Amino acid sequence: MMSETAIAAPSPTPRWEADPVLDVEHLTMRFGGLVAVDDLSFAVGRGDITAIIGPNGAGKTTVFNCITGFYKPTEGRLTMRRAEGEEFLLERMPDFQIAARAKVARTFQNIRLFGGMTVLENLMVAQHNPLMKASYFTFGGVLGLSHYRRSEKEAIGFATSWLEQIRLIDRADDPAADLPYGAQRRLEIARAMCTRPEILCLDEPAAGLNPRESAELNDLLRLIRDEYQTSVLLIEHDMSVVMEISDHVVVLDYGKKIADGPADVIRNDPAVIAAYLGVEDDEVEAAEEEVEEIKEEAERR
Ligand SMILES: Nc1ncnc2c1ncn2[C@@H]1O[C@H](COP(=O)(O)OP(=O)(O)OP(=O)(O)O)[C@@H](O)[C@H]1O
Repeated sequence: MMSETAIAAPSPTPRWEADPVLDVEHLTMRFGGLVAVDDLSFAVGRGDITAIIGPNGAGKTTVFNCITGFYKPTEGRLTMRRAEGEEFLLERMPDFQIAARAKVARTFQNIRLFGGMTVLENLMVAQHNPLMKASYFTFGGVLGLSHYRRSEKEAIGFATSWLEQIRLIDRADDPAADLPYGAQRRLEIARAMCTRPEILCLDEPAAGLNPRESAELNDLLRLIRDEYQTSVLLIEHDMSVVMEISDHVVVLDYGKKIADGPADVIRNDPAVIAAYLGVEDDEVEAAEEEVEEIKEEAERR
C-alpha cells in the first residue's frame, strides 16, 4: 500500500557541484588597501553557461583576470579540470599556458581583433600554436611538408566552418575593422573558439548590441554549449541575455558572493534585487515590484 505522505523526489545535484570544470576556492584579490574580490568560492559546471553578475565595481572583471592569468590572486586556488582528466592550478601558471595547456580562452569588454588582418586571418592566427607544431617550428612550412600542408588545410576548414556559423563567410577576405560592431563581436567569439577551449570566458559580450544582435548572441552561445560541449563563463549586464541562456548564475556585490544558483531562482532573490537596484533592506519589496513591472514590460515587447 502506498504511504499517504508522498516523499519528495531528491532534487538532482547541479552540474557545477557534480562535475565542475573550474573550481574557484577562497579567491581574494587586493589592490593596496582595496579588496576587489573577497574570499570568493564558486564552481563552473562542465558544459554549463555560467554568468557572473553584479553592480559596477563588484569585482567581476577582476575574477576573470585572475582566472585567465592577467592577475596573480592575492590568495585562493583556481582548479581547472580538463575533460580528459588533467588538472591545472591556474593561479600558478603564466597566462599563455592557461590559454594553451589549460584551454581557457577569453574575450574582452572592448573588442580586440586584429583590425588590419582579414576576417579569415583572424581565425587562422588563433590556430597558430598547433600550426607551429605541425610545421616543426617553421621548417616544415618552408619546405612544404605534407604533414604541415594537411594541418594548414584543416585549420582553414575549421576557420571556414566558423565563418559559416557566424554568417561572415562572404566577408572572409575583408579587413576585420570594416565589419559592423555586432559582427566584430561574433568574430571575436569565433576567434576564441578556434583555440578549441574547454572554457570560454566572455567579458560583457552583449555590450553595445541591439536586441536582434543580442538574440543572435544567445543562439551562438547555446550552439557553443550544445554542439561544441564548451563551458561558457560570462560577465554580463544585459539581463535578457543572462536570464534567457544561463544554467547557473553567480552574483557578486563589493567583491563578495551574495547569491549562487539557477537563473530562475536568482531572478527572484531579494538580496540580488536589492544589490542591483542599490536599495536598503526595507526597500526590497518596492524594488521587487519594480522588477516585476520591468519583466512584464519586457515580455509584452
Ligand atoms: N588594477 C587595478 N588596480 C586598482 N584597483 C582596481 C584594479 N582593477 C580593478 N580595481 C578595482 O577593483 C574593484 C572591482 O573592479 P572590477 O573591474 O573587477 O569590477 P566589475 O564588477 O568588473 O565592474 P564593471 O561592471 O564596472 O566592469 C573596483 O573598485 C576597481 O576600481
